Amino acid sequence: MDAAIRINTLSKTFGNGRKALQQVDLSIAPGEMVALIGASGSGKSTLLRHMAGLMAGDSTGQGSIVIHGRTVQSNGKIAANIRSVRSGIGFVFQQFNLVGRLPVLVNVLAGTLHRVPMWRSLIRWFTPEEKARGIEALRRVGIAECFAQRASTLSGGQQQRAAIARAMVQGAKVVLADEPIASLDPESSRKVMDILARINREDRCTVVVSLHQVNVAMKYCARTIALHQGKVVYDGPSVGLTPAVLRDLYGAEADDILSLGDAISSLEDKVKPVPHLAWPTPMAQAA
Ligand SMILES: Nc1ncnc2c1ncn2[C@@H]1O[C@H](COP(=O)(O)OP(=O)(O)OP(=O)(O)O)[C@@H](O)[C@H]1O
Repeated sequence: MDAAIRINTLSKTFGNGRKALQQVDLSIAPGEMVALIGASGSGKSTLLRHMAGLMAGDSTGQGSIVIHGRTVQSNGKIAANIRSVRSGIGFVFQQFNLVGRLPVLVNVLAGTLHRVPMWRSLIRWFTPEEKARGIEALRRVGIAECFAQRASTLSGGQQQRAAIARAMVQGAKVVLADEPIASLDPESSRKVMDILARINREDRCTVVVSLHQVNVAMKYCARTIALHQGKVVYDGPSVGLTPAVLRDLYGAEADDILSLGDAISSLEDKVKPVPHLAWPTPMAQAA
C-alpha cells in the first residue's frame, strides 16, 4: 500500500547555520498513529511544519515530502498547488490558533474554507449542511454546547478540542499535531489525546503527534519516532523506548523525556493503553 506520508532525505539548515533536520527518511502508513518525541530543540516542530508545507527544506539535496501521493515539497521548493495539497492535511498547533473573537462554530467551519467560494468565506456564510457538520464535529469532541460562544471564552483544553474539530470538518486524512498537550492540565491532556486516538481509530485518519514525554507516546501510539539534533535516532515500537534506551540515545537530556511527573501519567488508571501492533525491528543508532 502507498505510504500516507513519505519523507526522503529531508534536511533543513536555518539562516543562522543551525541544522534543524539532517537527512530525515521516513515512511508512515495510512491509519498509523505515530508519536514524534525528542528533547527541546530536537526538530519536532520543524519536521511537522515541513510535512504541512509551511516550511521548505534545503535545496542542496534531493529532499522531498509526499503525502497520499501528492508532493508537498521537493528539493527546497514548496509545491505550486500546496493549497490544494494542504486541504487534506489538518494541523493542530500547541497554541490552538483559533480566532478568539469569533464563535466556536465559525472557527470550526474555517476547516471547510478550501471548499467554499471566496465570497461565502468572506461573509462567513455557511449552508445548513455545513453548520450541521460543524456541530457534529463539536459533538464528537464533546463541546457541542459551546458552539455559539466566542472561542476566547473556552478553556485551553476546549480550544484544543475545537481545533481538532476544525481538522475533522476539513475532512483531513492526515492530522499533524504539534505538542497539542504542552500547555494543558492533566485532564484536558487526556481528553485531547483520547480524541486524537478516536479520529485515528474511527476515521482511519493518519495522526503524527509531537510530544515531550515518552510515557504519553507509549499509551497512545504503537510507533514512536525519536529525534535528536535533527536526526532520527529511533523509529520503532514505543514500548522499545525503555529508560535505558533513552539514556543511550539522549544522555542527560533523557530525563526531560522521561519526566514522569507530567500530565497523563497521573491519570494512568483511567487510560487504556493502545494494543501494540507487531512492529519490525526498530531502527536505532547512536545519536
Ligand atoms: N526560524 C528559526 N531560525 C533559526 N533556528 C531555528 C528556527 N526555528 C527553529 N530553529 C532551531 O531549530 C532547532 C529545532 O527547533 P524545533 O522548534 O523544531 O525543535 P522542537 O523539537 O520542536 O523543540 P520544542 O520541543 O522546544 O518545541 C532548534 O535548535 C531551534 O533553535
